[in-house]
Amino acid sequence: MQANLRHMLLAVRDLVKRFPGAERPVLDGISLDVEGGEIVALTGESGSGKSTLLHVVAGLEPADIGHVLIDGQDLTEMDDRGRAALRRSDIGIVFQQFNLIPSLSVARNLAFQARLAGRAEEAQLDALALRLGLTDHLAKYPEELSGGQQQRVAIGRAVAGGPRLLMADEPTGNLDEATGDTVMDLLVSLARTEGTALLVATHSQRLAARADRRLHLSRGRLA
Ligand SMILES: Nc1ncnc2c1ncn2[C@@H]1O[C@H](COP(=O)(O)OP(=O)(O)OP(=O)(O)O)[C@@H](O)[C@H]1O
Repeated sequence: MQANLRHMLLAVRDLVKRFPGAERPVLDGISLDVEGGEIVALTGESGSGKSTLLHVVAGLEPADIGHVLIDGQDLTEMDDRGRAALRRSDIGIVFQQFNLIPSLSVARNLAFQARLAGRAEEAQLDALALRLGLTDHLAKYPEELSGGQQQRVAIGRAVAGGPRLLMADEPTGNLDEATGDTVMDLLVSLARTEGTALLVATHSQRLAARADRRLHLSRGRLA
């Protein structure tokens, strides 16, 4: 890899991904860079490959060709263990469907993720809960929360480990506009104050307008 890629928090180079039986690759030579603290929106029609790109960047899905470097470490050259360790320490992901653990309270959902990343100090989790506006909900279970509150817990889980790269896949897709705005406010504020790079896949022009930069995915390519 070239030396000038090393300072990028996320550097994606020439990614190609084809699902078995598909006529053409869903990702067909994707390259992109995201710096720390930068907010990038990823738009594109339904089925254009936004989720696939996020999954490959997170190491949840293998690429056929290409490289994904997180803070200079090439995920595509690691084994499963290495990828999982990098994901725990450096990457946070927020999904449309919140993906909370239903049998755990809000406090335990947050602590679970922080513990995985080796960062489960109570004072830190209290500060995070305050920031998320969840202080009064810590003893509740996910099913007792509204959609917006659940998504705030999901964001808390994603950032509890102190990731360098935060990715969100349609984070406001299940929320009304006003609630979606507060969720995006939270993501933006976390990225700005923590210097976290934020990559958000969305259909929402409103949400995309909040980013520093937009990338549009179409026919496997970025524009
Ligand atoms: N595991 C899989 N196996 C086979 N094909 C898949 C798989 N996952 C996604 N695809 C296909 O890849 C294409 C891109 O899907 P993807 O979910 O990445 O798109 P998207 O842009 O995130 O869509 P949406 O906006 O609707 O969420 C689609 O044609 C989809 O059917």
